[in-house]
Amino acid sequence: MSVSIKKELAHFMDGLRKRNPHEEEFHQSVEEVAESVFPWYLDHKQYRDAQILERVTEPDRVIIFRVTWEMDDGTIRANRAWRVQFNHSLGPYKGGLRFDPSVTLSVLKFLGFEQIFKNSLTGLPMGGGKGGANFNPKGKTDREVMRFCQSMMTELHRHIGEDVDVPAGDIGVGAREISYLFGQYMRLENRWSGVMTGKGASFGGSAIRTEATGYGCVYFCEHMLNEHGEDLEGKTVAISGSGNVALYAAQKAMQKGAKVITLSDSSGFVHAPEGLNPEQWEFARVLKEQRRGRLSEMAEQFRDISHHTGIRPWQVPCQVAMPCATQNEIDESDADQLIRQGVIAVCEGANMPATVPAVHLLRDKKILHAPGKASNAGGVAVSGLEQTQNAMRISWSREEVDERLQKIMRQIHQRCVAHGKVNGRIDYVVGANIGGFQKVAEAMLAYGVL
Ligand SMILES: NC(=O)C1=CN([C@@H]2O[C@H](COP(=O)(O)OP(=O)(O)OC[C@H]3O[C@@H](n4cnc5c(N)ncnc54)[C@H](O)[C@@H]3O)[C@@H](O)[C@H]2O)C=CC1
Ligand SMILES: O=C(O)CCC(=O)C(=O)O
Repeated sequence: MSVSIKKELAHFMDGLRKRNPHEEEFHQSVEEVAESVFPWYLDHKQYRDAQILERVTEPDRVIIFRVTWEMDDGTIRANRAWRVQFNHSLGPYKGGLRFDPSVTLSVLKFLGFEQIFKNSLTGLPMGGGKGGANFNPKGKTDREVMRFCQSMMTELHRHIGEDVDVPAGDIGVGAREISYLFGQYMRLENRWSGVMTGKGASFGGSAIRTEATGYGCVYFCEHMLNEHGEDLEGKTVAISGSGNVALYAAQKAMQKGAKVITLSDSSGFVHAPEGLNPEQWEFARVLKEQRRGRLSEMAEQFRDISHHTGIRPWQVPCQVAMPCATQNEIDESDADQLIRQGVIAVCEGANMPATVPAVHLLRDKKILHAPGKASNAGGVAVSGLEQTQNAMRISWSREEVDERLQKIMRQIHQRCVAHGKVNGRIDYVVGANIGGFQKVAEAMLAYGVL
């Protein structure tokens, strides 16, 4: 990047930081996109004259509201909730809801911003949004979670709709929460509509939505490896997380013949040096999806699995790393350790799991690096297919949805390759950012000054 482009980029980022103080995660996500697209953006006078980058980094609107609810013992609690409707140039706002004590406006703005370009990459008509609350579902009873969800939807329902904004799940929001939220929407609006995705199969949910993000991540990883003369079969894969994305990434990687050697949760990681077997994977699934327990139980149950408290899995040598837990879970020293231990590919299941210095190090050392907005787009893609099925009042089979998911992941990979050629190699971060940004910019330009 030339000195003058670097100066303009620094000027743009300074302005963004001043307009959005104390929003570090949001700054980080914008910086990653801006440093990829800036040279291209400055080359396209029509976008620059229309101030597309300045406009796309400002959400259309942010809704902030209080959620008051009652615990089983009668204690009254109040949480804060948000819906960030970031950009609907390509379709209704679309993106998950996150329930976690760490949720802030900054976190939801970074997620909503990423979602714009991810959704664009899927090729489906979806804009970008995200929402959530600083509510911790861990340790709450089903009834407490139900009352929280009902109270949250009592406000949220005014702002969403199948052609307006279609929420789904994310961290802390799975099948149980979606069902409570969707039920309350129906009660308030007195009509059934595909206003949320990730619904149960018996009430409008799509086949494969549960598995889609993890499966899609593995499909993308396979394309990326194949493009570089490698294959997933026989590779050692370290996965972080043990939630929705991690579990199904692990399952698909195992089906493809890879050796999945780690899973993690917020208390530490489990190490299976010989690779998880299907019985151990099923134990992890029931433990996390149904019993909501701790991964350390796996080490108590299986002799060939060890548990390591309070540390991330990146110290274990692996050929492929799949961060599938949360943002900034790979910092520069983790990336350095992964590289020194022979990693050839990092494929992101989580959103923005690598810090900016870690991303730069992976790029400088020419490690294949699939950014989440490309490699984890399978989840929202199947959500888009759920919307289509709901609108058509039909439901496709598992095979049909999986086939469409595979096709979408192949096309996203092709788009990254087409836009990511830098100095004789494919930079997937650049490819995903330009590939996603271009369509949004074209639409915004076409709409005139809005
Ligand atoms: N669910 C979906 O369809 C999609 C999710 N994502 C992203 O994937 C990531 C995981 O989401 P889900 O699997 O849906 O959530 P989940 O709630 O099912 O699982 C989250 C996992 O991350 C772990 N985790 C959370 N915070 C952590 C921390 N601070 N340190 C270590 N581990 C931590 C949890 O223990 C759990 O295993 C998030 O970044 C999310 O934004 C991305 C695309 C779609
Ligand atoms: O399925 C969806 O609408 C949202 C998925 C999501 O939150 C994400 O892609 O990060």
